[in-house]
Amino acid sequence: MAGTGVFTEIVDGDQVYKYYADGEWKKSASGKSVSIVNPTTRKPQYKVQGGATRIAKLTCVIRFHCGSIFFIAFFRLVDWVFGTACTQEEVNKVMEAAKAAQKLWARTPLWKRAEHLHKAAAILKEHKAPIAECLVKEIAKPAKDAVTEVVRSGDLVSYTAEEGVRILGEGKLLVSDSFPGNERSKYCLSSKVPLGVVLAIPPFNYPVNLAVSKIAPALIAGNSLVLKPPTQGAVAALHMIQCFHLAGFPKGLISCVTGKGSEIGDFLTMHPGVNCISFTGGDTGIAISKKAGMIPLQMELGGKDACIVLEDADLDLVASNIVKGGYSYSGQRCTAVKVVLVMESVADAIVEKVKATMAKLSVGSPEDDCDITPVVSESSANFIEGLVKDAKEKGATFCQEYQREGNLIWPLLLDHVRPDMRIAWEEPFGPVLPVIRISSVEEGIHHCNASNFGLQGCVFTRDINKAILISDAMETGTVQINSAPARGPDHFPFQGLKDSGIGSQGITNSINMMTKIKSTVINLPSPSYTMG
Ligand SMILES: NC(=O)c1ccc[n+]([C@@H]2O[C@H](COP(=O)([O-])OP(=O)(O)OC[C@H]3O[C@@H](n4cnc5c(N)ncnc54)[C@H](O)[C@@H]3O)[C@@H](O)[C@H]2O)c1
Repeated sequence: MAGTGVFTEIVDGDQVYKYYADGEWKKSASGKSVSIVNPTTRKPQYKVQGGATRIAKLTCVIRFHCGSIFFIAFFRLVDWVFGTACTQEEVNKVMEAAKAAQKLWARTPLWKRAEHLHKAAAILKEHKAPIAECLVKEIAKPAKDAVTEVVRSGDLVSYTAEEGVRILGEGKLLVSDSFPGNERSKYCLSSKVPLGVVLAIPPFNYPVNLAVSKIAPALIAGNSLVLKPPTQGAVAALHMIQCFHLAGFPKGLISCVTGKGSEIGDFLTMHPGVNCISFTGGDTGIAISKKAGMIPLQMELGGKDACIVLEDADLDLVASNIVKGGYSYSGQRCTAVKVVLVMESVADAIVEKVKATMAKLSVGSPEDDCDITPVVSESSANFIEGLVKDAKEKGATFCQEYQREGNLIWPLLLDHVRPDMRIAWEEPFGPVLPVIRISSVEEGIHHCNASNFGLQGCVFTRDINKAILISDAMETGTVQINSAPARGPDHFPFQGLKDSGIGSQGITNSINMMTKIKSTVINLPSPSYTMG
């Protein structure tokens, strides 16, 4: 059970989950806590340590805009007098510890770093049940999927350890005489070295998996890691961090600070101690990338993944992929199918088949492992409802009746959607899927490319040549042929174009992204060509 057994030390007597710093579980001196509301019951489920106060936020904003020591000192004094903002100090301490621990960690042999990660992966998998329980209660993830997320995370950590040993164990040797005018008198040795302190910010929908996909590459590459989990999902993430703690990583190397992103986010992302930010989430990532300093950024943001269906497609395959791709975890996946662009001649058949498959989806609680569970928050449900109402007013055809109870929204397919409807472009992050009927493939590609997002897309056809041409024309980070978009397997490259992100994820790319190249040049007194 969550917060018991090996997890007892992560929660205090008042049932507030602690934050993790310097190898210990601590209570924030702010005395504040943030409630995590169970999306199903809509009642507070857990509490985590609170974030910075307004004054801390203001200090941070002033620090960014004015850079004035005077103002910082003034607001710190106000904080101290009124005893309000200590989280800022706690974050500062976390950053200092992370910096110190990283220096030693970078000198720890690669095989030993890998050993630690393998150990953490095994502990994580051993404790999948209590972590999955948190996912069910915090983000209403169906019970089986919650377990899968934890197991997949353990596998990702192990794979990253192995991949890191392989790719970081190799460097490059260059000789100078390939560039005009040079003799072979210089040898350049280059290898990959860590960046320093990596700040990881995952979203609510995969708070464990999208945290370890940042933590493991950072650590294997010799960085230290500060995690800021999403509020919904924070308790699952804290349990996951305890698994890393139990694996015996050095003190200060890994930290986890909680609090509302809107409150402590700026202070963290603009902190001078951070050398790299790996963020997954929505538009917040665009704002962060504008504010962050000159440090490497990995941004995995929203998507409006299009599913283009041609006349010759296997319609049963299309229907099952649309339902799986559009409605799994109630559509709250970055790679969910978010708009269907179907050729008019097969549109009626597809809509009928999708409706028939949707009718089999169970709707209810995550504990009962239902297919469709409540969306993460009331505000999220209200946003989805806004898109549905807009589509109704503008004449979309409702294939089912719109139903909502609290945060639970019944799966809905909207046919005859037109480009003037918000649902044609916006990411609902809920179980509502628009169908746009197209009269040519070009029209489908045009709609896909007119989106400000460019995460993934998919195309269904039996003609592989056409599929390749369409894939080349779609401005998205990945195109799936004859399958719904998906992140994974986790070693595949994963990236978004345009507002969907910068940089590329996937195990190998993440390890590389969290390193920089270091060269040493050996200058010989005379050119050296051949032996003998
Ligand atoms: N491309 C991908 O790989 C991928 C994967 C999963 C989810 N997503 C996207 O994530 C979104 C849903 O997740 P969400 O609602 O948790 O996203 P979000 O942007 O609201 O939050 C993401 C994270 O940012 C934190 N945060 C909020 N304000 C912050 C600030 N000012 N500074 C720093 N951090 C801050 C949040 O606490 C959370 O941890 C969707 O748009 C979805 O498409 C993308």
